[in-house]
Amino acid sequence: MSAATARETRRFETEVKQLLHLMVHSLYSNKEIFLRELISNAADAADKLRFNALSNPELLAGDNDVRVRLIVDKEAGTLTISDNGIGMTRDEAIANLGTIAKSGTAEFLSKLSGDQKKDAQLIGQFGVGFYSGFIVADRITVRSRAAGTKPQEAIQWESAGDGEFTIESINKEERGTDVVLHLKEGEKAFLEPWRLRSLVHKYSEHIAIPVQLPKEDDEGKATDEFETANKATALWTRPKSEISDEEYKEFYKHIAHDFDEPLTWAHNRVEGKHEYTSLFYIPKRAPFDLWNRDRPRGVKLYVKRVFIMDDAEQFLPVYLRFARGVIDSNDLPLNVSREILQDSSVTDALRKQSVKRILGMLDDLAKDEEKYLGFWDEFGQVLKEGLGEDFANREAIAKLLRFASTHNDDAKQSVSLGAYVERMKTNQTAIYYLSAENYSSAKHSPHLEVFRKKGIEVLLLTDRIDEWMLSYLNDFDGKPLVSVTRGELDLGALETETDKAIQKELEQQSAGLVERIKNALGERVKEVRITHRLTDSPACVVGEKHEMGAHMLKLMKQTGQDVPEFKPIFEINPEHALIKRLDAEQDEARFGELTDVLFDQARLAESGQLESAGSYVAKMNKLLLELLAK
Ligand SMILES: Nc1ncnc2c1ncn2[C@@H]1O[C@H](COP(=O)(O)OP(=O)(O)OP(=O)(O)O)[C@@H](O)[C@H]1O
Repeated sequence: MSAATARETRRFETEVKQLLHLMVHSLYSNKEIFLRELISNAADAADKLRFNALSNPELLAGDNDVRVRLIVDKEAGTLTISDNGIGMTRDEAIANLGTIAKSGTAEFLSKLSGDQKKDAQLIGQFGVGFYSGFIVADRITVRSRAAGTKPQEAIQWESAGDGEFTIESINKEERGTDVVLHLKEGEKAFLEPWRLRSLVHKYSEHIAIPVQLPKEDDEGKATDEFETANKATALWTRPKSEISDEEYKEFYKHIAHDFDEPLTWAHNRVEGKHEYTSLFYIPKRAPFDLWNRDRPRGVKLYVKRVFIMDDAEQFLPVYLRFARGVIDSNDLPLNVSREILQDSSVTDALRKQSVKRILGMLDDLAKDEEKYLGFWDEFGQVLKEGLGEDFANREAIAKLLRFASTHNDDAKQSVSLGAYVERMKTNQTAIYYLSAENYSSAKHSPHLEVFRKKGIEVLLLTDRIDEWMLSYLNDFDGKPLVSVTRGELDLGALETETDKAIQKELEQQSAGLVERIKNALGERVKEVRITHRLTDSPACVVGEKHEMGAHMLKLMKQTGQDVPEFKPIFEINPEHALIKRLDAEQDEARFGELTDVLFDQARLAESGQLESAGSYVAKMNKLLLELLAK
């Protein structure tokens, strides 16, 4: 026996073992989805064959009608999902059915809790697939012959899902793949044709390939003939008015291999300069590898109903990588490749319209606040990337943003810029925001004091991407976005003449104190001045108007970048008891120490860290001791 025909036993990759275990245990209450998954794989294999046959018609070898068949053997207790699609070679079977190609899988699996309910949700983020067969089968045999190879080059893969699989060469007359499920004792109901028929209706009605079951004779016995059990018209080719929500949802699960329903979808047929149909979906939950910017993404591309490729990323920008769906173009050539797509004016036009369509769909979704906030929690941070990536749609994206805000006084990001603008005070001209490391430091920032006093809303920005995003978002609806921690606070017309007069007077009265503090802090500050923003705190630090905030600098430092030294402006509140006490201090050494402590505290409140926490603690302790000694 040659090496190629020998039966070989191999171990699964550790990740496969874990995934298998998880799948079997957590999806048990939804076990019938295995059929959708295996039929989806068979349909994909048929699509791939049809596509490859465009350039190499010999692959079809006269057998042009691709289909999937469900074959039951009650005696053997097997259900076979048989396709005449592209098939797999030995190497492909080993790679596809023995390893998981998604990067980050190990990390994802390590997050699982062991709680089956929770994990069943998480598996939806991963995508269900071939291994779901093991939910109902205690052994799976895959027989496959790749299109264009000889019958004796076929292979048989077999596993009991326990950590090992065997692979050997066999003879297979027909091209394509048979997945034979040896059903577990309790799962024999899947051998009933009526049950299979109803599952095909439920799950696979509108995939583009016929799913066939044996015809039954008058006595209900299976014959050798097959009949098609589903409609087998690609869903997107049917008129919208005839498609039910249920059908849209099932189709999504089929294309996305998702276990959850989609959040929303948009189906459009476009005629005119470009003729195409698009059907886009927004998933309910983010996939586990959403942050891997290299993960496969994009839509399934069809040209005149013929499948061309999965993950056609040319039609969607990276920041819309969460959208799934189908584009079926009448304008592109059938032999279109990724390279041609790259430079095609049709791609450009379709991409532009697709982006508009998806942003429009999100805008519609936003009318249902609860649903939209669900979307925002999962994908909001990705959408923010769009402000930098897609200048043309900046406004549409800005409308979709949601923030935490002093108006709601909770950490939930639920306030839109539109809602903020509507609530703006009569004389308010700017949209105020504060960016900080987390919600708690934002909420307690002394910079908010004057805004609270005057009842002016401030947006609280705490996502890592926010500072970057703000460099692309200068205004909204004609109102500038203004940081409350940078530059001289100018509340414009929100301040009354009396406010201004009081400020002026305070400035004059405190000139001496400001000078003393400046001397005490020396090079550590850029400037010392009287504050306009504090009511309850003694002091705070601020940055220059166009300078990066302390928070941004900290983030840059964490990523190992060279950052300019941040020399803050120190603002004091002369009406605060501590500042009054400081002003009265005659002993210059002690004045210096007190100033240091106030300055360090202000920095702490700003960025949560100090250059020398040790020296701050030592000074604090000294003060405490003095206090206690009195
Ligand atoms: N019937 C089939 N014919 C040909 N190849 C198949 C068939 N079933 C599975 N495969 C191959 O095995 C691979 C793994 O299948 P599996 O269902 O586990 O994952 P997937 O479909 O790639 O991903 P996911 O289900 O997570 O979206 C497929 O990508 C495909 O290459």
